[in-house]
Amino acid sequence: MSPGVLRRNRFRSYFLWFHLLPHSDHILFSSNGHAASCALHGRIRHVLQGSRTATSVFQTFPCSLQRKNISSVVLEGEEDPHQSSELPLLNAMRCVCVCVVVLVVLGARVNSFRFNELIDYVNKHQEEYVQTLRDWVSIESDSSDATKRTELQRVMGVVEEKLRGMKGNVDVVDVGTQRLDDGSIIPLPKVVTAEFGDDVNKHTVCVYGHVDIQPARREDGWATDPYNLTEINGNLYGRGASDNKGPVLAWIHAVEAYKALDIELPVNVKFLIEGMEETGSNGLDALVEAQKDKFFSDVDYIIISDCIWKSTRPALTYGTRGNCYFTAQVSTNSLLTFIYYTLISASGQILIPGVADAVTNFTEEERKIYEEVSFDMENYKSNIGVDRLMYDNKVDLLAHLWRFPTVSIHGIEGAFSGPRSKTVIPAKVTGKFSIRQVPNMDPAVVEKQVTDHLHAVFEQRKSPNKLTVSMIIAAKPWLADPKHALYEAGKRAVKRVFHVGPEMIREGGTIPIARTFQDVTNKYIIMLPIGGFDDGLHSQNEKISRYNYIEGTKLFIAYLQEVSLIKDN
Ligand SMILES: CC(C)C[C@H](NC(=O)CN)C(=O)O
Repeated sequence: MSPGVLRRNRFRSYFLWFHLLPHSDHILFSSNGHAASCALHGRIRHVLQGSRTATSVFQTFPCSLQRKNISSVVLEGEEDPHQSSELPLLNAMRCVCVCVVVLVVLGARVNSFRFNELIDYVNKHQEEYVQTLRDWVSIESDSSDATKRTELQRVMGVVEEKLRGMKGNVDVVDVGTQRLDDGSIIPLPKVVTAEFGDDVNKHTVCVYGHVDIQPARREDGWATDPYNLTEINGNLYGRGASDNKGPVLAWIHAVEAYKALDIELPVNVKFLIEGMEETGSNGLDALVEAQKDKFFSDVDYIIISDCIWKSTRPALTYGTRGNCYFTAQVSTNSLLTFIYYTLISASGQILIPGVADAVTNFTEEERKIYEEVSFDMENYKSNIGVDRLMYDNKVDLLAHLWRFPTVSIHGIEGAFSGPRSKTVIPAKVTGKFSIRQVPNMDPAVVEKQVTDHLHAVFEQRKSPNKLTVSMIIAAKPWLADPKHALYEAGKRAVKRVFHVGPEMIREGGTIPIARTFQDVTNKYIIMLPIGGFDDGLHSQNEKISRYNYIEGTKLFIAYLQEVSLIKDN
């Protein structure tokens, strides 16, 4: 290799180095000879002997340097004998280039140099973070239970107060009312928005989350009081701990850490926190539509952390299924049982004509992607408390969780369900079931297929009773391009905090507003989960681990920095 080529390689490697090691406190360069040494934190010193080039130093050390929180890197060495005849002009040019690079790095990444301070701050405040989660979990903000509406309003007030305390530009948005089954009308919980920073030279992200919860009763099998956050073996048990109060708080704490340390936020951050997600985000579609040219006008990206990893490895989520939720009202229990039997076969095949027609073929390429996911079937079985699964291999199971529709029977309302035997005859019973939606399925079409099917099978019974079918939730599926810069930023942030790359996963559940965000605002969305695979969302003993909650906060801190580095298209 001629000295000229070698020199060019070195300069290219400097750029590589800056990219790989953007979070040191100082990066200093002296000469760039063949022998080079790195001084790490002034404590560890590694000297490369012989004919190693600067390039090989860069390639050897990036990860270990990052892990050791380097405060300085010094490259020094002897001059290459071949270079002694170089023209002074070339040397001067080299110096200028190095200075320019150093100045650019120091200037553009000044915030990132304080990453370690932010991390220390989070570590020092973790007890406070757990206590705040405890306070939030203690509020029974069940959006499905109208009798709990004041609690729901209360939790929204707590969110508002927290964001105001951080000096955000906070707004409380009225999203109207809700008509209950008995015809009465109650107010929907107000949506809280907040804005931190309005620098037009920065990207703007909008963090979406919810603080309503699924119902939970101790007698349903909880080992602890669901509304008293209880720590056992590093896990914080309580309803909403993972879905979604913990992740919402982790985002708030991430922003709060920047502000407390007086570190400029690398991007403008907006929050949109709602209280009706668990019943289909009532009122939120209209808010997004009304705000698309206002609140959302300067938003570049929307971030949702309302999902979980698939294993112990961190993940980025690039798809969720939608949900069509139905009620079927009849006057006797047996009619409802009959209807339920006509929805799905024992082997999981949907029996409603046409429903699965729009589903795309499961390709070999997809199959290979699913094979890569580190999902443990045994763990999964023990988590959900079963001995056998409907699919006995990982790929088919994941495919049926992520990319095929499924029917779920949720319950029967009105039938006698109390203890002891009674032969009471109910005036009406309402069956509740839902069909998860996957790409290409259209809820309007599904609504017709389900309604037609139910009326046709009901007709066969020649019953004098009446059947009423209603679709009460129509949430479309959402699918992102996992190669988008937003995901690349996510991969870098995960690596920085967890020292391992994320796996790319989809979610079997539904985030009703995700598709609306995409269709109405045209903004790009990422789902960045921090919940563990075994958090037990919607189930008994829901939890988030202290590790995921605290390291998740750090992930969000890192992610804001990584998003700031995304180049405009
Ligand atoms: C439409 C459903 C009620 C939404 C619900 N989503 C979540 O719980 C996400 N936190 C679901 O059952 O998937």
